[in-house]
Amino acid sequence: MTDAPATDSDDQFDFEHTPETDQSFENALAKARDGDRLTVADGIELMTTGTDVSGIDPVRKEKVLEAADRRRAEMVGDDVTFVANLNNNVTTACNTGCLFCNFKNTAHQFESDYEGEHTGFTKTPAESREIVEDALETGIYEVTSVSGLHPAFVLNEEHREILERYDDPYAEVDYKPPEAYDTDPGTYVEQMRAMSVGGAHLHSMTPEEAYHARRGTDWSYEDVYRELKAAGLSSAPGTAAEILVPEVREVICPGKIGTDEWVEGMEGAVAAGLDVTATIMYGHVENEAHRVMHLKVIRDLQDRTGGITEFVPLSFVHQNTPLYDRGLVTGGASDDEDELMIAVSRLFLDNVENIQSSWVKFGNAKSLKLLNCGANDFMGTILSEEITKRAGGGYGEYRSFDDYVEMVSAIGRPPVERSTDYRERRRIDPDDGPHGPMLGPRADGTPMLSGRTEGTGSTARADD
Ligand SMILES: C[S@@+](CC[C@H](N)C(=O)[O-])C[C@H]1O[C@@H](n2cnc3c(N)ncnc32)[C@H](O)[C@@H]1O
Ligand SMILES: Nc1c(NC[C@H](O)[C@H](O)[C@H](O)CO)[nH]c(=O)[nH]c1=O
Ligand SMILES: N[C@@H](Cc1ccc(O)cc1)C(=O)O
Ligand code: SF4
Repeated sequence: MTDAPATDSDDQFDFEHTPETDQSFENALAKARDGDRLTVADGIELMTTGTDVSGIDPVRKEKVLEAADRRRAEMVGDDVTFVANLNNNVTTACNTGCLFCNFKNTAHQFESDYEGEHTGFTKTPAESREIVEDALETGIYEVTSVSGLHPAFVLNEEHREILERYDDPYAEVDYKPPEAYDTDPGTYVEQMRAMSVGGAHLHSMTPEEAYHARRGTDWSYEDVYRELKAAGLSSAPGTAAEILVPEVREVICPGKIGTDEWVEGMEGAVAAGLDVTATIMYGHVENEAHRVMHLKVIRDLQDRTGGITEFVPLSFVHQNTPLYDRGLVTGGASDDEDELMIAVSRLFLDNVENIQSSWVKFGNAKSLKLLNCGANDFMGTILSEEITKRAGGGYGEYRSFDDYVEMVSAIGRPPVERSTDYRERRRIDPDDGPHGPMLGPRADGTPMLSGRTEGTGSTARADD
């Protein structure tokens, strides 16, 4: 497969699921406009702008976008929300080997006796705490943390003892003691305690990380998330979802948990009393049928739990990834595909209020356009970014409140600061600048930092 030419993905991968339906585009559009619950066939008709035509029909596409924009207005109004947050990812060490990911470094590179160079990092709990403490001074109130599955990472000391009892822990449960590494990431519980300092809302522990935090045990996801919650976790990010269809996961992330286990992890988080988000990572080998099947998994999960606060379409960043290097893809999603992904998410997910437009993945121009295609949330200030940057994306790693207010006002919509759970909101008067966060424990409206970084990929952040 590695040597296969980068041709049409359906020919190359011989997928069982293909975008073919008995539905017509016009019927699907009528249902969408009426607010009827859509079937997977309806969704495929909208996502493809009709399976009776090849390629995207521009007029039909506008009809889908317009229906989604209207639905957005009915469901959540015109407000465009965003959060003052910091990304603090703990480690890039990971042996899972997802083919779309260049965030990770294989874990042996972090071992004390490794002699080569690498560009990755691991932070101790004390280092995480210091980074969060510093960021709290800027007014942020959310810390998002997603990490590689470092072999020394365990839930707590009890977990470590269980893993150490295996005959060959590295081979059987991907565990190696911290002594083997240059830097000890501590336990997940220690990292949670470190990062939930000063009243920060800690958004961390994807289902894949929760899987790592219970590997080699018979603990339930609910119990693991309860323990993490007791240590300071407030909500869980629904990444690791990628495409929740087994035949796609087999190609792009064969080492990852399966669809059912991802769902089980999310249900465990909600059962433990945590809010969750959900994502899709699209624009690689999958087709439109897979995208809509994924939306169905998310809608069913939300029907059962009600715990999903937002849905985030993450457009695949291809440049530095194994999928691209090996010729399994020739690029990422087109503009049409990005617009339709957002719009059909809004129309299909009738039970998820917030659809996020990610400026990291799309850049300013397109992420603004997507706020008119069904999205209503505009992500966060993040202050630091490694996943997209290491994959070759160049849209920077910071948006100030002034940037946000200027961009959102430019499309005639009200800018609104929100809390992670969307329960607290503050409308911002665009004329009353300069602008800064107000909802955080140490936020008083002072601007956070200044300087646009789009296009530079730089971390330059001069103080205001
Ligand atoms: C890098 S992982 C970190 C957390 C954890 N290791 C996991 O897999 O859940 C977080 C998410 O980043 C996204 N991601 C990774 N590489 C990407 C890429 N090249 N383009 C877009 N999204 C990517 C994937 O959706 C992935 O689940
Ligand atoms: N879409 C991306 C996000 N989204 C997460 C938000 O920043 C925020 O944490 C969430 O909405 C909870 O409040 N984060 C990234 O780092 N990169 C993205 O592309
Ligand atoms: N960190 C993820 C994005 C993400 C994080 C948290 C979320 O709740 C949602 C999405 C990425 O950059 O790909
Ligand atoms: S997506 Fe997550 S699990 Fe997969 S290789 Fe990257 S860091 Fe590891």
